Amino acid sequence: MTTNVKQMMEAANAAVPRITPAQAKEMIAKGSTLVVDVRDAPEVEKSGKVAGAIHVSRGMLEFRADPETPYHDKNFAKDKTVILYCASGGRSALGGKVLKDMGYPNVYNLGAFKDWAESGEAIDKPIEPDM
Ligand SMILES: O=S(=O)([O-])[S-]
Repeated sequence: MTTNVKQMMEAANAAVPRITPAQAKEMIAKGSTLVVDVRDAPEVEKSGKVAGAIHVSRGMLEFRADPETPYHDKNFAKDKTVILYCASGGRSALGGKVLKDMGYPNVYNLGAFKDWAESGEAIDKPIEPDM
């Protein structure tokens, strides 16, 4: 069975709740939250990222999230609330669905970085060039 982007986005959006910057801020304040910027490095370097977020490009997400791979990032833990965002909410939806499929129970899509920035929320800037 094949699929396409529209179907993948529908499945992702059904599995990963969309949250507003205000809701994300509330979750972050509660603690035990991991915020992940899944954009590519040049995008992050240009705009900065959500304060305290880690940057994991969409292409590396599965590898960083899985403790069985040599690329695992210790920030990823299944007991944390994970909030992803990107430029418009597409990659963060698809990435969030993958995390859910990998057994992360609490995953949310913050959507577009621009919405966070325009809400006047805290930003880390500049960004170290990484993956
Ligand atoms: O993946 S995207 O929504 O940032 S184009």
